[in-house]
Amino acid sequence: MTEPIIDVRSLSRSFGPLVAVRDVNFQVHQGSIFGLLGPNGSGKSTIIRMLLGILPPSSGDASVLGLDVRTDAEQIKPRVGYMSQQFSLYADLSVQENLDFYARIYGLDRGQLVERRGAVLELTGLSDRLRQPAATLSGGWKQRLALACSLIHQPDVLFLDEPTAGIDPVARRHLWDLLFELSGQGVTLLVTTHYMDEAERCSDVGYIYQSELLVLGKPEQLKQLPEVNPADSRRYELRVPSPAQHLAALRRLPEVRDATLFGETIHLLLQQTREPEDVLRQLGVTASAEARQVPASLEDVFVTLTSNAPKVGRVDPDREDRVESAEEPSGAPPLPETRPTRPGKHSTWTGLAAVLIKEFVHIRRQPTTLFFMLVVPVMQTIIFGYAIDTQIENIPTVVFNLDGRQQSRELVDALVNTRRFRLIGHVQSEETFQRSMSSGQAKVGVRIPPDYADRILRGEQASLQILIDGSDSQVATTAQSTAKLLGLNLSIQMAMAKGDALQLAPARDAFGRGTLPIDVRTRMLYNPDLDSSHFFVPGLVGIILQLVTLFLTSFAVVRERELGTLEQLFVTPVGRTGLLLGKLLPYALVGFVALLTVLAVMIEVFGVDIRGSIPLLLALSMLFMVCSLGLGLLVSTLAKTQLEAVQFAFVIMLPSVLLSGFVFPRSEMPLPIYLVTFAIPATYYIEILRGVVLRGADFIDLVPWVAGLTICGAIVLILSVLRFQKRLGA
Ligand SMILES: Nc1ncnc2c1ncn2[C@@H]1O[C@H](COP(=O)(O)OP(=O)(O)OP(=O)(O)O)[C@@H](O)[C@H]1O
Repeated sequence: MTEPIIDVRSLSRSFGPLVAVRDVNFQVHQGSIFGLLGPNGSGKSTIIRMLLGILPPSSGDASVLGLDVRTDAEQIKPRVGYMSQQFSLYADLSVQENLDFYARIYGLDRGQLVERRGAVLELTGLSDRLRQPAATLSGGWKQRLALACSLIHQPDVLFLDEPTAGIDPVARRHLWDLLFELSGQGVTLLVTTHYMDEAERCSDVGYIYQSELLVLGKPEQLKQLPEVNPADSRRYELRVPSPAQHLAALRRLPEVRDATLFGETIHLLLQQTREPEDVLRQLGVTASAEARQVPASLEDVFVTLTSNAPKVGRVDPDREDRVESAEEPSGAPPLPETRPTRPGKHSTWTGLAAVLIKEFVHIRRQPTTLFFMLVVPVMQTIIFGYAIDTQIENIPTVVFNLDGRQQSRELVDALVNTRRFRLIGHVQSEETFQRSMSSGQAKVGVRIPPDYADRILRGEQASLQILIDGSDSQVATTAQSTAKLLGLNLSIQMAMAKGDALQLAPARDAFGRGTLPIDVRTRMLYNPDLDSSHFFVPGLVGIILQLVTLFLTSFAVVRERELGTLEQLFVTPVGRTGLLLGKLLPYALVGFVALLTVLAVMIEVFGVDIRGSIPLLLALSMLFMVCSLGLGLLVSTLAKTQLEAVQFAFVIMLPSVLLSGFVFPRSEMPLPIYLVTFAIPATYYIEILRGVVLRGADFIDLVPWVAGLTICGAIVLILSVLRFQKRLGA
């Protein structure tokens, strides 16, 4: 006998305390169809994933095509095909696009692609549906497409995980016809199924129950097992009216070894000393009942073994009456050393072009992605650029002027002229004055005492009361400092008018007039009008760029994980670098276009010109984008669902907005938080943006920020690439 194509030896896999597969042994030879049966959760898919090299075994060994699943997984992948349990092809891609994608992933050149595509289309009968999006295919056709994709590279071994689940009997039969055809061509198949009729068609069957392989052998041999056919019993099929009603009564009879419902009939295992007619008589259904002796079916085998499982345990492979494992079918042609279309060498870059093309098709097919990447950033820049204004002006102010003379009116004018206060009205009573403050209508209340003008005129100090609503601390501080400054200025003016006439004025100007001794002259650089949009909009560019790239990248990967297509990709020879770059580059490109658009909005809508070098800004923006894409990738390695991805992305976005210096000055933060800001990539990029855009900073000015961003980017990228394994998590 030749070497087995699949060789499983004491294979086990645990997930924490749960043992999903326990000490499983079996062999599959070339050209056979090996059926792995068992109830839900018994460990079938886990076995397949270990054999595909995408899930490391906890213990034991397994080889496929003579290659070790632990160490040679990447050599196994080009030679096997996999049809996973759920439909895991790209729904928005057409039949042809799906096929071409997998062909490219497996490294088929143009000629091989056309040839193989023709062959699998003919085999699966999909030729008429080439342009149909996969999403719109019916269940049976989807399964055919999945089969076609798994065969495009002409694999030697095909793993099919419940390929016929949820499809109608005719489609099931067609699919099985295809499997027989493949088996006839020498392809080795491992199929999991719940259907007994499918099990009957397999050349060999293994029954797995509660993670253990209970029995293994050819269907006909299994039906002869002594456990299934005790020497002192016979098996009958009883046809009785309302069989379900009699089942419990039958099982209570001492001579009945087993009774199971089979559709409209009951399968009865009866002591051979008793006749079925006796039993029927006991049930009182002799008139309309029929009984005939039948051989055990596969279902009988599995029902019996399952019910005996705690006693029987796993069938000992060394037992004398053990059923031999799958033998090599005589008719199968020998496997050629190298299949004609087998692609050449697979490198870490393999599949880059295929993934790139696919991602661009996804982006093109999903207008929401383009909307999110190109239109939303523009809207956000405009809305936030206008909305975030730190200059506090027009604070609603109410005046209770108990004096009313010219001096008091001049004082109110001076207040309004600062532009910080907006007069919303004069009140005439203390009650209305208090009410306008307590209702929140006015944030500032000015009470001018009745003797204000008298005191000024008499040269006495006049008091003025200004009430400020402290609930908004920023508004309150502005109102307070403006009011105090105004009082000081007015006092100095009055004092200087009097000081001018004195012999000894504090100081005199060039014209000999009395003035203040020190004249402080300030000049605003870079933003002379102190326009807050000049400060915020460049920072906004950074925040929006991160938002777009982080969310879309993490979603692009997590969505594939949720759909099952990532598992499908892991099974192909696509290189890790090829897969990563293929996923990231399209989003980097669209992110770059988004950056250019947002910069254009900054210049055109907000009039913020770029004073420094635009090429330098773009180059450093790309550095930041690498970092942001890396963060997206990191999120995708942490999140299993799209919801989790959103949550992780927010965890990253919030500090980027609040602690990066975008809104609040970092220098004002407490020391521990200030130190944390150095771990946020956006901190560096916002400094770079403000430097280049507002101050015209050159590379030398920016070296510390560029260094910080480079270090952050390298750490994020290394972490995410290390975490992004081409296999399933534990
Ligand atoms: N990644 C995982 N983490 C934790 N538990 C897992 C994981 N994968 C599988 N399991 C558990 O291992 C057991 C076997 O699962 P498996 O998918 O292999 O069963 P199955 O026989 O293929 O079932 P079904 O027919 O329903 O697909 C189940 O209890 C399942 O919950």
